[in-house]
Order: sequence, then structure tokens, then C-alpha cells
Amino acid sequence: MTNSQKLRFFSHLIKLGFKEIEVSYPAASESDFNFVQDLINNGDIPDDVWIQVLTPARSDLIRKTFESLKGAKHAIVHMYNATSCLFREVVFNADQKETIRLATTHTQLVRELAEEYASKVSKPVFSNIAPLVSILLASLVTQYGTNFRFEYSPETFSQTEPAYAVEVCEAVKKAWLSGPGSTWGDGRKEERIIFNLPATVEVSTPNCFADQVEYFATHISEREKVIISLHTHNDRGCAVAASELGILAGADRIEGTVLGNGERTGNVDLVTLALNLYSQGIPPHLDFSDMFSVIDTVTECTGLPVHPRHPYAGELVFTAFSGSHQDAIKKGFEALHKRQATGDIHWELPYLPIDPADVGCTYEAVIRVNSQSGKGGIAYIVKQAQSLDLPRRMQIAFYKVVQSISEATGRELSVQDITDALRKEYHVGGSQFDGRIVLRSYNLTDSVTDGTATPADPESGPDRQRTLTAKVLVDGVVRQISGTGNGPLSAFLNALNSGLGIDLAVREYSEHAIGGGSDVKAASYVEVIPPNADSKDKTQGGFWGIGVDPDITGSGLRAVLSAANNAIGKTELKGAAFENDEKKLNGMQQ
Ligand SMILES: CC(=O)SCCNC(=O)CCNC(=O)[C@H](O)C(C)(C)COP(=O)(O)OP(=O)(O)OC[C@H]1O[C@@H](n2cnc3c(N)ncnc32)[C@H](O)[C@@H]1OP(=O)(O)O
Ligand SMILES: CC(C)C(=O)C(=O)O
Repeated sequence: MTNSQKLRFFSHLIKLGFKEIEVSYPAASESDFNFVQDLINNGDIPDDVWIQVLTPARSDLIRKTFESLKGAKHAIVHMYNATSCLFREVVFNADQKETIRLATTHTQLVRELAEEYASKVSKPVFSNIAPLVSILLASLVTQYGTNFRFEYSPETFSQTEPAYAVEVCEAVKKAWLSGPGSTWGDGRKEERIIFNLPATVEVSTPNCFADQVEYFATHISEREKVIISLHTHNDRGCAVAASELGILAGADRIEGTVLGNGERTGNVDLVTLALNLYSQGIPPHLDFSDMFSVIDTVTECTGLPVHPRHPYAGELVFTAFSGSHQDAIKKGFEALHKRQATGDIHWELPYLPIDPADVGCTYEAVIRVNSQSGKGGIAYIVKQAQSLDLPRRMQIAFYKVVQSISEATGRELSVQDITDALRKEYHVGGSQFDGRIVLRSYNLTDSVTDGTATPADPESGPDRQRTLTAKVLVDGVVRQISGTGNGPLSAFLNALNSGLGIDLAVREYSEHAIGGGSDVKAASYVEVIPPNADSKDKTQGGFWGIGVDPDITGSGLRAVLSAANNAIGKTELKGAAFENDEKKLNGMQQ
């Protein structure tokens, strides 16, 4: 990363709420060194944030590291040396004692430098110098006034003999806490020594790592003076589990990266850790409510993409393709909305561990349709996109339509594909989707009262009989048809039968409002059956239709016509041809 990318990343980490941020390995290069100095000198570090810097146990590099911290308010100096048998033998050619000596002598150096850089009073070294020079030097030292904390990592901890890892850290603690003039370790929280226990390479199951952490936590002396930190890598893909079990085993702190970048398979992902807590109702005190900005920052700074299935952040992680998942999610949302109406806002929804909205996602991607999707998911999309709440049996009918398209095309269907399929199938949503018969206008009048009623007709009543005259386009030709019934739907069915020879009866009808206020519309759903079909045996094929209209009667009539269009298919329609002369029909209701 360039220094400006690092600054962008750092600022984003601050925004997310991190309070301890390892910013650099200052001794590695001038640019790493300068980055730390720039942060300090440009006032980019909030007062409540501790920057952390990494150094190996080498005196030249430790000195350089301290220099980079000149002027910092709070700094954690993080020193490491590997302690495992393999590294002792192969990399350092050192036995156990020499490895301890490497750690302790450099810890002493860190302590001395920390005391020097933290100093707020002139030191005895200046007493032999001329007073003016002494004051000048004293003010140079005084101006740092840095609060230091010390972190020590027995690198390769998880491959180190557990008792030996404790032995190394005991020696380091002693060197840190009991040096001459040491003011550290008086029990104040910010001065506790941090022992950071790395799974430098993840080599075991998470429970094994947790056992090692537990051993360390229960064997290190003066536990109250120690913060136990974890630093897990993901070589076996278990860094999250290892960190979580490590915390349960007694650790206090975790080091990781945002979205899990780092050497090889990366460091543990802090987004996953934080949101795992969040999903259990535990506030992580990190703000991931705008996950897209996190992804943008990480990908633009590192040049590395985020996997579509990355926990909580990937583009597919709140998406269900499978039918049974979609059905459960649809039902879950319905139950949630009912609960929310009673003031119960807790999140509990099948297949969605957290509310996608909490990380800045919309619900649009929650359900996506392919050939394995079912009626519930498709109905969910129809409701989301078109505010149409299809009745259950109609969902099944439309599902078959969508599935055949999906199988024929062999691809995922978009919301637009499904919207178009519904419009085409049920002749709604514009003249381009019209069926063979189109309702142009109608006129409804009360006529004879004979006391009969058709239960399937919503506007029927025991004392009403209606006459409906409608102007319809049939295969492009204007026709006028007329019929009677105890409600508008039965009158219309009667007109279709007498005028065009389409003999159908209503088996199921439902309706609901769309929108509210002056824009409110009615949506009606009708299933019609031919006269020979058993109206009670609902497995016998009916034909469904949808009607949407500002007027409830209009929506019902349109739904009947939509269903009738499906029922007639390409059958030739009977009845006398009517004049194709609209002027003669001017008297009718438009
Ligand atoms: C586990 C981790 O991931 S820790 C983070 C590691 N990150 C980095 O290494 C990035 C920054 N590192 C660098 O820029 C360089 O390695 C530097 C500047 C630190 C050192 O560079 P060089 O002096 O050229 O040494 P180089 O890296 O080749 O070799 C490392 C030397 O340090 C020794 N060493 C390695 N780690 C440590 C350590 N933690 N403490 C003390 N000595 C160490 C090695 O044994 C080796 O010594 P040798 O030359 O006597 O054999
Ligand atoms: C320096 C240590 C903590 C490290 O990076 C590791 O062991 O992975």
C-alpha cells in the first residue's frame, strides 16, 4: 500500500471504532517509518487510540522503531521472536536458554527506551552539561511524553512446548516489570503487559489451540498484570473458531485484520468475529453498518477482492436460491412484520442470522431464483417488486410457469424476468401484455331482484341482480357483450358465455389493496374453471387471472378476463361479429 492508501485504511479503522491499531513495522523501510511519523505529526490519531508498531528482538531495529514514535501520545511497542523448536533450531540456531536471553535482553532495551521516550523530566545524563544545553535537551525529551505499553509475542506459540512458552513469558515479564527504576506494571489497565499468543501457522484444531491458551492463562503468574492476546492465522480455515475458543479459554484480546487479509491464508477476520458476537446480541462496539464502504476501502487499498461467500460481507451471503429456504424466509418476514407491529423488534428469521439491513444491505438480494427455487421465493419477489400478494394456489401455478422458463433458459432469473413472466402470463402491466380479449369499458346496472347469490362473487347479495354490458376487443375486433348475474363477476361470466361462448365459473377469488391514500388500487385474483370441472377438487386444473384497477369492481372484472384469456388459449370464439365502430358505443361507461 502507498502511504496515502495506508492513511485511508487507518482513518477507516478509526471510523469503525478500533482503539488499538498496528500501523507499521517502522524499521522495515523509510516509508514505513515515515508513515508513523506522518500520522503523529499530522494529528491523525485520536486521543483515545493507541497505535501499535512491530519490531523483532534486534536492538538496531528496536531503536529505529522508537524513533518513529517520537511525539506519539499512546503507543504499544510489539516485539516478537519465535520460540518453537523448529525455529530455534532452523532459523536462530539457539537453544531454549539462548532464546529466552534474546527475548529478555531486548525487553530490557524496550523498557529503557520506553522510559526515556515517556520521560517528562530531565534525566541525570544532562546534569554535567551546560545549563542552557541541558534545558534544550530536556525539552526535546519532555516533548514526547508518550504513554507506552509493551506487547511481547512468542511467535509460533502454537507450535511451542506450552510450558516453555510460559517460561519465556515469565522471563519477559520479569524483565519488563522489575528493571531498575521501572514504573510499569502497577496494575493500571493501560500498563499491563500484553502477551500475544500467535498461531503463526495454524497447525491444529481450534480446541487444541484453546487448550494451549488455557494452559498459558492458568500458568502465567500475576495474571492480573497480564493481558492475554490472540493472533490467529487461517491456514486450516479455522482462525475464527480458534479465536472464539481461545477467548472462552481465558484470553482477553484478539488481533486480526478487516476481512481477513494477511500472510498466506490471512489473519483472523475481525468482521466475522465482531458480527458473530452481534448475531448473539452482544455489541462488538465496532460499527459495520455500512459494509459496502468497508469492502470498498479494503479492496481498493489492497487490490484483493472479497469472496462472494465471505461471512457477512460477500454479495451472496444473505441470498437464498433454494426453494425451501425461500419459502421459510418469506414466511419469516411475514411473521417478523406481525411481531414488529406489536413492538417486538428482536430479529429471528429462518436462514438469516442477522438482519441484512444492519450491515447496510437491502432485501433485494435475499431471494434469487433459479431452477431450484420454489413458489415461496417467487411469490416473495412478486410481492416485493409488484406489491401483488398471490394467493397460495396461484403461487403454485405461477411457480410452474417460472420453473419452465428457468429450465428452458438454464440460467438464474432476475426480478425483471419474473415480473415480465407474470405480466405475460396474466396479461397485466401494459398493453404489450394484453390477451386475446381486452376490456375497454363496461356498464353495470341493478336489474331484477330474484334472491339468488353466488358465494364466489364478492359483490353478490341475496337481493341483487346485476346487468353488465361490456365493450371488449376480441382478437382486435370491438365487441359488445352483455350478461346478468347476482354480482358483477357472475354477470360478466354470463356475458362472456352468451356473447363469446366462453363458459367458466369462479372457483376462488381474493383481493387486497395496493398502496394507500388517493393512489390506492385494488388487486384481485380469480381462479376460473370450465363447467365440466369439479369445483371442489382443487387438484383439477383451473385458470388463474389477476386484475389491478383503481376500482374494486374493475379489478375483479379484469381478473376474470385475465383468467378467461388463459382458459381459451387459441380456441376459436363463437358469437356474431360485432361492429368495429366505436362511435356506436359512445354511450357506454369508459
Ligand atoms: C510472524 C510475522 O509475520 S512477524 C512480521 C514479519 N514482517 C516482516 O518481516 C516485514 C518487515 N521485515 C523486513 O523488512 C526485514 O525482514 C527486516 C528489515 C526486519 C530485516 O531485514 P534483514 O536485516 O535484511 O534480515 P532478514 O529479514 O533477511 O533476516 C532476518 C534476520 O533476523 C533474524 N530474525 C528474524 N526474526 C527475528 C526476531 N523476531 N527477532 C530477532 N531476530 C530475528 C533472523 O534470524 C535473521 O537473522 P540472520 O541474518 O542472523 O540469519
Ligand atoms: C508477530 C507475530 C504476532 C505474528 O505476526 C505472527 O506470529 O503471525
